Amino acid sequence: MEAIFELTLPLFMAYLIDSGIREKNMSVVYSATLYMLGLSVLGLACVLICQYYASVASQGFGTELRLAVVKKITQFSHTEIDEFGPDTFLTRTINDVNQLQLALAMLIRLVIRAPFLSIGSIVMAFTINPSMGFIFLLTVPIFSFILYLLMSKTVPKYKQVLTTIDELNTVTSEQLTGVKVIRAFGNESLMEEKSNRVSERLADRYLDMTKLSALMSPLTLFITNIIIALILWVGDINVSIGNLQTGDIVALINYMLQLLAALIVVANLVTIFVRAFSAKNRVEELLNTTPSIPTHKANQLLTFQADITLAFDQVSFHYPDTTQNVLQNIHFDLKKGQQLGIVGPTGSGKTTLVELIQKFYLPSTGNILLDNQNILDLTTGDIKQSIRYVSQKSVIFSGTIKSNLTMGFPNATEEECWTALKWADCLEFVDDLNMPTAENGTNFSGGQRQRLAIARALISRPAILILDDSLSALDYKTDLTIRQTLASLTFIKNSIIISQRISSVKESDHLLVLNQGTLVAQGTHAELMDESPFYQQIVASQSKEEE
Ligand SMILES: Nc1ncnc2c1ncn2[C@@H]1O[C@H](COP(=O)(O)OP(=O)(O)OP(=O)(O)O)[C@@H](O)[C@H]1O
Repeated sequence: MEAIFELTLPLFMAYLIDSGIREKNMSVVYSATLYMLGLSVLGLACVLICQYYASVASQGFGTELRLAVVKKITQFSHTEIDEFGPDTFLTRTINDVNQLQLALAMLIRLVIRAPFLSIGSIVMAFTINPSMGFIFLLTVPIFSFILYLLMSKTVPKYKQVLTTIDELNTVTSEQLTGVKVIRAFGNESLMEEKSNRVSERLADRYLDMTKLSALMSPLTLFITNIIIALILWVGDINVSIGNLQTGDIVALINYMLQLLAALIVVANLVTIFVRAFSAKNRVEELLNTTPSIPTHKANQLLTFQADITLAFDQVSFHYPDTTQNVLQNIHFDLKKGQQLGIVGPTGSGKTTLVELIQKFYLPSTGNILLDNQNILDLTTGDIKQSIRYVSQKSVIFSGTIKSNLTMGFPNATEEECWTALKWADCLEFVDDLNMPTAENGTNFSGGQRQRLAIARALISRPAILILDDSLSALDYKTDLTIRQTLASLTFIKNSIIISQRISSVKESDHLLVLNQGTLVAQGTHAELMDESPFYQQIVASQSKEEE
């Protein structure tokens, strides 16, 4: 509608000039002016309506797409998270979805309007004067050729820009999360340099791309002026032989301006769609990736009736991006009621082992049995219901103590929250469940964060509790108190404790000693002290440190 009104205006303009101003007929001048004003107001109303619905639709689309992307990311297993990397998730969720959202808004707003105006202007020019129509027709291929030249150069450059945005995200998020460490090491200038290098690379690539697209405006202006000169020249001849009137020339210039404006819009649309196409490929790649370990709701509640709760049968594992095994032929059984301790030097594979129990990754060879069932036959939901994992880094989210505690157990009552806090020895620093928690839990100390993370794991009364070096920031007394409490909780069938401190695991019923991915010894502390020189060495080195 808007385009139709726009195309009609120059005709009224010609009528106003030729029949009104030149003939000194004021009633024509008034009526033509009124018609033009009316058409403009109607056009404006159409613009507003179209703009409004384009915004509603594109914002809605963007929101839904962003949700779909985020949902997909949360379904990924650790393999896909490692493969993509968190920074590209950020660019795809924000930058790429924004590009697609913009493209949709433009699609609704301009994709019909711009070509309609272009074709309409040419048709109107033909109706006024056929020779003029041919000048209009000539404009399109010239303009398209320039557009093609520019596009063929800028599209590959835009892909480079996107990759550099990923890099910038990596550097920025690394620096923001590690800001305190950077400051503590006086490393600011080095980090600044690193960030500047990527920012400059991004700026260069952007400039490289925009330098070419910036040619668009001056080139268009140049063509416009030449064509207007041509219209005036051919128009002058036609007016002198009586084929055209002055008002027609004004209308033709108006149509030419409309045609060029529409062609520029088409050019911008092409740029936006080319960018959106790259964004679409990246978002689609993410949405089309099938999680290697699908997340499914719980099918069954593991009852742990059998004597053996957990068994590793000759399990070896290498990470998807490498071929070297980080765990080699691991074989052990864990009986119901036993506490398992895992010790070993850093990088020996302790975390990897407990990640395999939770099906974060699948073993490369061998089998893992949980409650007598191969974990391949269990859903991620079944496993999550029975196992709670407190990772090395205690992740606390912004919100309140309560929102953190109940995030994996939404139906928990206040009483259950307080009980879990008591078990994890949190009562000395929590006196209100609505106490705010800052992003990353920065308003709590490292030890407090660890205790909150333990409380969060305990609230759902898991059958198996895994603490991955989660007592490391606690003093010996608190460490002992929490371990004693855990031992008294009857719902825990097994607890698995990874620790660098022998004192935290030596009372375990069974101990695994790992070194470079191999299970070098297993047994009780007393057995290992008798039989394992490697374990004796660890104990000896820690005793010296403690002394
Ligand atoms: N996502 C990953 N991709 C590739 N290799 C990894 C990945 N995570 C860990 N590794 C490698 O696997 C090996 C075992 O790592 P793991 O984190 O299991 O050791 P760890 O014994 O828990 O160490 P620490 O005591 O320092 O936490 C290391 O050599 C590590 O470099």
